[in-house]
Amino acid sequence: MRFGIVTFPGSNCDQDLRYVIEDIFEIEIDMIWHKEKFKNNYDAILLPGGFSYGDYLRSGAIARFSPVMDSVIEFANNGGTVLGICNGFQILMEAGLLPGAMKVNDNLKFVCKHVKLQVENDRTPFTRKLEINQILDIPVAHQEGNFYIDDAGLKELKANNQIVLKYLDDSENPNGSIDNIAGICNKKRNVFGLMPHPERASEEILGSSDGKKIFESLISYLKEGVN
Ligand SMILES: NC(=O)CC[C@H](N)C(=O)O
Repeated sequence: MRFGIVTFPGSNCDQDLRYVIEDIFEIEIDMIWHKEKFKNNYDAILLPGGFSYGDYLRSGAIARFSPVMDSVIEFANNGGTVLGICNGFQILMEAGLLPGAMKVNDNLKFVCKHVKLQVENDRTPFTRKLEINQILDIPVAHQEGNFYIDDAGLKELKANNQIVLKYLDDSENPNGSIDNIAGICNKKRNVFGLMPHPERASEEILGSSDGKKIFESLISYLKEGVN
């Protein structure tokens, strides 16, 4: 099994993600520089958190045009599993692989803290080792994490069961996201983006290992091939 982790100028969680995938799960990885294109020979492509292009214009709006994104889009369209964490999620939305957009947090501040999440859909490649309504403790760290989608889009997300993770309640919602949405998938379920950082909660020494279950889900899906 081999994963690709894409690094953009300004990514800052790529090495944390590499550590979890390579050192904890012992899965081979390639670090893919954003100027490269890749062939469809990966089991999963991961887009890490960070401040690609300094978050100029809007988070992810410039990274979306990096050459590697042609390969990411092709990979996703061919059914490849793609995980976007925080800035990675922002880039996936800008690239049109996930619906919606991010606004600046409603308190206009960068927020960095542990939050409680609730699993809304456990039938995805990224959550199959979790249970519906399970509560997770995973940190967030962002300034543009206020997920927005119009009424029609929200209805569609709900109708297709694309809301995968929610902040547990309004008091756990760190940014003002509509409907407390913390993570969504595409209709086909092979692309998943979330604002919390599972790679920062993959060992007990970090205060929580709940994030590890996201990677365990993905790896088990790739081995077993069913949701
Ligand atoms: N850790 C991250 O990926 C968050 C950074 C992100 N660009 C922001 O909204 O602030």
